[in-house]
Amino acid sequence: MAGTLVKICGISTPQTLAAAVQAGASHVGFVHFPKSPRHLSLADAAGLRALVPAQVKAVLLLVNPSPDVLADAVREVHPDVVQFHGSETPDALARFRADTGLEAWRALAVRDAASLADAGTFRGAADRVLLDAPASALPGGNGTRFDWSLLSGWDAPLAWGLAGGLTPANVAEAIRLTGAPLVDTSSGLERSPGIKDVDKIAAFCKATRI
Ligand SMILES: O=C(O)c1ccccc1N[C@@H]1O[C@H](COP(=O)(O)O)[C@@H](O)[C@H]1O
Repeated sequence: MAGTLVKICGISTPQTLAAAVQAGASHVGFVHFPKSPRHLSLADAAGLRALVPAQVKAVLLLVNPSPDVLADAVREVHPDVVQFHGSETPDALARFRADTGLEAWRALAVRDAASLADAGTFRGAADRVLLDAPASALPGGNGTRFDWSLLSGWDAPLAWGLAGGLTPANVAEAIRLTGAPLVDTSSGLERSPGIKDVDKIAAFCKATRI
């Protein structure tokens, strides 16, 4: 769909960052979660963040950060958006937004139709919910998708995005079926865990322009 926003997550090098920007990504994501193959220290995330041009938003992904980690991350990396990918509460997100003025996104695991009802609890607290497959080895970034047909007729209570198992081969179908205003991908663009492939980044962004 024209105007679909595209987030490329798990960027770890200047080359793959440049590829995402060149391909027209609206958002690039940096992961600060030590168990992930995409984990970056805050210093490394800050170094890459400094290379993000103004027209692209920098997203920092955290999982249930302690108050200290969250404060350090915001101070060092200066993200435009923090993507909370754990079990953070609506209250915690609302506090974060009030304290920092930054955008707060919250990942939501979609298991069944009832899961979607949780999105409403983030209205007024988060700027966007990211609908993702349920956690397996990691809380996200597992390359698995949920049943997109669950979104048929869903009346989104706030801005949202689709994540989980998106690849250059399936993203156009995902957009057609769900009408997602933003698509978010990570492991589907890798050539090995944690290493993005510049050709897959380009192919993914191209495939979103349907
Ligand atoms: O990418 C990770 O390593 C990661 C770790 C912990 C939480 C979330 C993570 N990634 C996010 O998960 C979704 C789906 O990723 P994928 O496309 O299925 O690999 C996406 O929002 C990633 O940013």
